[in-house]
Amino acid sequence: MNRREPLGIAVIGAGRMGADHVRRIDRVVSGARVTAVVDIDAERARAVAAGVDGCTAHTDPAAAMAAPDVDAVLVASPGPAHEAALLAAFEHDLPVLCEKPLTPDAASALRVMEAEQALGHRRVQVGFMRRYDAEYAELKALLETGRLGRPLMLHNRHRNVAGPSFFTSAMLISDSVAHEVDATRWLLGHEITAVTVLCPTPSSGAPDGLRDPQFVVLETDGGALSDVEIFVNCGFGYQVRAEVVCERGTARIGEGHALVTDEAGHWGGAIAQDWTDRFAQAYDDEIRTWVDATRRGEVTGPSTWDGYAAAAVCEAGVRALEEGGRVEVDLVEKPALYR
Ligand SMILES: NC(=O)c1ccc[n+]([C@@H]2O[C@H](COP(=O)([O-])OP(=O)(O)OC[C@H]3O[C@@H](n4cnc5c(N)ncnc54)[C@H](O)[C@@H]3O)[C@@H](O)[C@H]2O)c1
Ligand SMILES: O[C@H]1[C@H](O)[C@@H](O)[C@H](O)[C@@H](O)[C@H]1O
Repeated sequence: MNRREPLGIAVIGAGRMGADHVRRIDRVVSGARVTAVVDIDAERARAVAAGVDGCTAHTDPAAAMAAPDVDAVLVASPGPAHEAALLAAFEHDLPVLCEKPLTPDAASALRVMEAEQALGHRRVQVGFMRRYDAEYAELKALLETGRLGRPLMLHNRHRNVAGPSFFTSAMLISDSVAHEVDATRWLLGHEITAVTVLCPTPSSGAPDGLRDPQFVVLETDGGALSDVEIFVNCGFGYQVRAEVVCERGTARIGEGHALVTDEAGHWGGAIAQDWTDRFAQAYDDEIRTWVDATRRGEVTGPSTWDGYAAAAVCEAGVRALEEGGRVEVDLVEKPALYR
């Protein structure tokens, strides 16, 4: 593409993430502008588009993508709507930043991957923003030096203050643990081969019937184990922590001790309350990197293969949750486009 003009972006889904990405493209990132905002809720699309000069509001993603001032698409609608948006973007051969999950299940992710292969080139970056977080990047760089030896275990903690009212027990895995699935694959460079899920008696802070928290164990083809505590109604804060145990040492991130005070007989600091706080810089860097790469005509970052692998692992995780026991992950052979 290699362009001087700002990249024209259509943002699909003007909810919490979509509106935040519109603000980011408009005010934080250079080299791009939001030319269209799409939401099935016309009023929401209008309200978000109204905040950006020259931006139009739409309810139909396909119509918005056909506009001549749209060069790229950012998908921030709910997961079940991603497949249709991605296939519409492919029809116009547009580059896409697709929020996680790529799609909610392996079969739909596979359809997207096949459609991208039919184009003959990569078009999609999946919104696994932890790869752009400074702490995660430092941890990965350390592991790559080999200083600590071979990674044996990765312990992850993922806590949200309160899950949305529509959250199901399966969504703790497909919507939330999806991040640790990607982080495990990316940090260790392994594929995940099997999933086991154990649940304690649910927290009294969780809505009736929701299995929250859950303990998820991921086995990898490199012989490592990665465990995830997912607790979406912990009530006290947003915490994402990881500790890698290697043969000669350990490394951990997400302690969140940026500012610690000693005061009136106590010491303490603040706990982030949600992802927009904890990962603010990561989202900025993710979108900036995507815009820069797209302007150069390149596609970088988490690929459709990564989105598909995460969907397949999460699907196995949901089966393990619902049926019990250890469920193996069944991945197709990695297509040449993603090697
Ligand atoms: N990377 C992260 O940390 C992170 C954080 C939160 C959400 N997300 C992801 O971002 C996406 C959006 O989440 P959210 O929290 O903003 O949800 P949200 O419910 O706040 O917003 C979704 C919006 O999409 C609209 N919508 C629904 N179906 C649509 C369709 N077919 N076409 C166009 N618009 C449609 C809804 O009306 C709503 O305005 C999800 O995929 C979610 O998993 C990622
Ligand atoms: O959609 C959100 C988002 O992906 C957050 O990063 C995660 O912490 C939440 O658990 C999930 O529900």
